[in-house]
Formats: sequence, structure tokens, C-alpha cells
Amino acid sequence: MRPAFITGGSSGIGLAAAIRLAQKGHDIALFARDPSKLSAARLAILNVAPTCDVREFPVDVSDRAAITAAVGEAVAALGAPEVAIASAGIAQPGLFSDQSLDVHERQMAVNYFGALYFVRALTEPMAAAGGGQIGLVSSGAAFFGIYGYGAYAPSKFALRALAEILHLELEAQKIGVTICYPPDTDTPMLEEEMKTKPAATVKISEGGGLWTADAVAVRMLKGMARRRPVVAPGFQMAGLHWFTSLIAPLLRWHQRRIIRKYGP
Ligand SMILES: NC(=O)C1=CN([C@@H]2O[C@H](COP(=O)(O)OP(=O)(O)OC[C@H]3O[C@@H](n4cnc5c(N)ncnc54)[C@H](OP(=O)(O)O)[C@@H]3O)[C@@H](O)[C@H]2O)C=CC1
Ligand SMILES: CCCCCCCCCCCCCCCC(=O)[C@@H](N)CO
Repeated sequence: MRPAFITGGSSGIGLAAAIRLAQKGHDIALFARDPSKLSAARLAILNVAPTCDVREFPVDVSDRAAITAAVGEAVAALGAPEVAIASAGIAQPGLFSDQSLDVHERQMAVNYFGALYFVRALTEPMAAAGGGQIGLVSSGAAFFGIYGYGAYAPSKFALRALAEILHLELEAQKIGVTICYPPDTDTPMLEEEMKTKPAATVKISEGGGLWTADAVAVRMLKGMARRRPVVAPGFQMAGLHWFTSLIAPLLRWHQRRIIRKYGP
């Protein structure tokens, strides 16, 4: 069985996916910045899959040369992946007038370009090895413009466009591309983001429900295995996925009610 590569594999949704993939028998390469979180994740994986070969790659996905080199090293060590997931991401909510251009650029650099560099480094080795599955973690915030996500959401919308195109273009190389749109998920990211999230943004997002990282990972991996273009966990994300354009005026009306009550 060929290995699985996961950016953001040291925490949250990425770690949950890594654990599930290790249990299935894949060796694992984890890509994230903090070496101590990486080694803790490695131990968590070995705890449930003692024979798994887990490699740690301490790297910032927004550093193009570094992530490209790290992917190359991982391919040299374990072979081309059968499964690759881009889950590394950061969320900085806030109102447009309060957020610096640096914040906007950083969101795009990590969430969008980080995933792009990772996928770009992998397509050739994966195609040469006979294909595989690529999963991109977007967000429910990619369906419509949610108040307070002016810096975060565009990076997730951008991933949506990339995934839809790659789904078509990489089919010929037997590489399936799946994009996942999770609602709020109980991870360190959500806890961190709650410290600064505008009250109205909290309320609007709550309408999407709260999932565990493991439940999101399981849905995503199942969709990837079936080569589905889209995984939208829960009835709210599924509804948004099918109807957003149609219900856009309703969603604006719904947000305005909440903003009047809680924001700014
Ligand atoms: N939690 C939620 O409510 C939702 C999350 N999502 C998306 O899911 C993905 C995973 O989020 P979640 O699991 O909650 O978050 P966590 O904060 O739990 O995990 C994020 C992971 O990404 C890594 N990471 C962050 N920045 C970088 C970077 N610059 N380079 C390399 N690795 C990085 C982190 O490690 P380190 O910091 O050490 O680099 C960590 O391993 C994100 O893309 C997020 O936007 C989507 C919808 C809802
Ligand atoms: C049938 C239609 C029903 C519509 C109900 C409206 C619900 C809107 C839910 C939006 C959820 C967005 C969550 C973003 C999470 C995220 O990416 C951050 N938490 C990252 O940390």
C-alpha cells in the first residue's frame, strides 16, 4: 500500500485523517511547522498503528521552496503517495476595516498557496505511480460571503476553484480530486479563533453545526475513496452546496438579522 501525505497532519482534521489512514495500513508523512506538535502526532499515530512508518517534515507550507523540497524528500523516503490531503490552514476572523493587508496576504499564502505548492509537487510523482487521491480542506465559509471572514474566506473560495478544475484535469492521470467543506469543527483552530471572532460571525457559523475532527476526516476519506468531487458534511453544508446561489438573498437577510443583534 502506498503512503499517505498530510499537510496540517499534526493537529485537528489533518491528524484525525492521518490516524484513520495509518489504521488502514498506509505509512504516513506529516507536514506542519511546529516540531513538538509533529512528534506528539507521530506518537498518537503509533499508539493506534504501531507498525506504521511515520515521517515528520517540519515545514511552512507557504514557503514554496521548503514545501517542494520536503515533498521531494518524502517521496524519496516512502514513495509517491496514494492519498494526499492538504489540511494545513489558519483562520483569522475580523472585520475588513480592522484587518491589515498583511493578514489578508498571510491567509492566502498559507491556505491557498500552501495547498497549491503541495499539490503541484505531488501530481507528477502520483501520476507516474499510477494515480491516487488528493483531498483539499476548504470550509463552509467558501459557499457564501459570511460577515467577519473577509480575510479567511477568499482563500477557501480560491481552493474551491482550484479543486473543481483539478478534478477535471487530473482525471486523465487517474488522480481523483475531492474538496471538503467542513462546518465549525472542534479543533485547536476553532478554540483559538473563538478568542477574536466577532459575535455575529460566531452566531452565523453556529447555524452550520459543530463536528468532531474525526467525523469530518471519516466523511472526507470516504468521499475521496469514491472519487467524489465534493464532500459537504451535514445537512447544512449539503444544502448550501446545492442551493447557495439560489438562496443568496435569503442568506443575506438571515445574516442582517444576526448582525443587527450581535455585531459589530
Ligand atoms: N476547525 C474548523 O472549524 C474548521 C477548519 N477548517 C479547515 O480545516 C483545516 C484544518 O483545520 P483544523 O484541523 O481545525 O486546525 P488545527 O489548528 O487543529 O490544525 C492546523 C494544522 O495546520 C498546520 N499549519 C498551520 N499553518 C501552517 C503552515 N503555515 N505551514 C504548515 N502547516 C501549518 C498546523 O501545524 P503548525 O501550526 O505546527 O504549523 C496544524 O497541523 C484548515 O485548513 C481549516 O481552515 C474548515 C472548516 C472548519
Ligand atoms: C440549507 C441552508 C442552511 C443554511 C444555514 C446557514 C449556516 C451557515 C453556516 C456556515 C458555516 C461556516 C463555518 C466556517 C468554519 C470555519 O472555516 C472556521 N471555523 C475555521 O476555523
